Amino acid sequence: MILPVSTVPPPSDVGRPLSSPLPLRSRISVPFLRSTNKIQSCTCSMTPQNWANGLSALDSNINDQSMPGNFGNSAGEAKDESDILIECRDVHKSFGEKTILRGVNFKIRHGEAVGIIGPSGTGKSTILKIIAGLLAPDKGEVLICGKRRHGLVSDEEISGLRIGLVFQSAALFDSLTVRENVGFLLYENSRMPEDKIAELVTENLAAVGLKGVEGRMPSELSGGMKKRVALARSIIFDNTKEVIEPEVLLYDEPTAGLDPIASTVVEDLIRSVHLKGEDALGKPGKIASYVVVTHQHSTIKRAVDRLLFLHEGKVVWEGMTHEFTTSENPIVRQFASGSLDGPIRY
Ligand SMILES: Nc1ncnc2c1ncn2[C@@H]1O[C@H](COP(=O)(O)OP(=O)(O)OP(=O)(O)O)[C@@H](O)[C@H]1O
Repeated sequence: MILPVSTVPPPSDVGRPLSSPLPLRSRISVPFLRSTNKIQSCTCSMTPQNWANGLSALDSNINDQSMPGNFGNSAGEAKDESDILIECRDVHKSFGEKTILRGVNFKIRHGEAVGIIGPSGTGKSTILKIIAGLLAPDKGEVLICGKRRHGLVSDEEISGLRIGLVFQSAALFDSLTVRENVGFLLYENSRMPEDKIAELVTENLAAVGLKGVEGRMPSELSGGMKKRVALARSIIFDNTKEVIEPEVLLYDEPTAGLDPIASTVVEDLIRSVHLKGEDALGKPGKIASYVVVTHQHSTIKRAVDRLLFLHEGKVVWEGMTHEFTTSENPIVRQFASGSLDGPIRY
């Protein structure tokens, strides 16, 4: 079956009053933010890298570069390209007169946990939206499993990989219950019976540590719970399908606004739903890789292995998380120390 696009409603749809008494399937018709296109086999079939090894798992892929546009390998190292799930090539984006992205280049490989950091307003969320197909680049291209994305989320030519975007705000429908929010994609786009969807919702809520909240409204949840509900919504999938495509999840500031302990819970959940290819219930996970935009040090340390530093529209540094604080790159040093002196001007 061809599913259009994702579970996660865009911010403009959040809180839209849905007063009709019709069942959920017929009540809602909105765009989604998960690309779930026609199933073909994706060539990206590398074994996921060993999450348990944490920072050391990707040590061989260190880059601390001052020249933008030449990332991905250590000097002279020929690297296998078959595990690249997402590639941004020379991506440019302006809003009106304002140029935000000026040639962004990076690759996300199968099994990677990548963080995107950088000063506010530098285009981190914009690049996630471009990867998710919510925005089109003005110039350059996004390749999904080696195939160029030509259009936006409804692009049927991209296949074999689902891309989910989890919004900073959690972006739950205020007028739907937790069950309806989490099962949204399945109620709308699958042929699964409603009781099976409800079971799956309960399972996925349990996977993010939530029990007995299915009937609650979003307004009855704390900020951390909302983020966990959004996480459950992003990992649920129709397990009756013969072929389940792997998924890359894009998290936009998943821990923003949370207290340190709630942040730790979310950071560990982000890891655990991907860890060793299994979810928290021990079932095979389908999250191939994930990308996290964040400003929080704890999230950088706990939830990602490799970092991309975006500044003035380009990736100006990339390296392993543990290199971030020891990098000699002046931009990184200033950002890591929070100093007002340095190349970053506010
Ligand atoms: N749809 C839009 N229309 C006009 N301007 C936009 C749009 N989306 C983003 N911008 C502008 O583009 C710039 C980059 O926004 P973006 O949200 O990508 O930055 P960011 O790096 O994620 O910032 P922060 O760290 O503060 O969340 C900002 O100046 C923002 O106002």
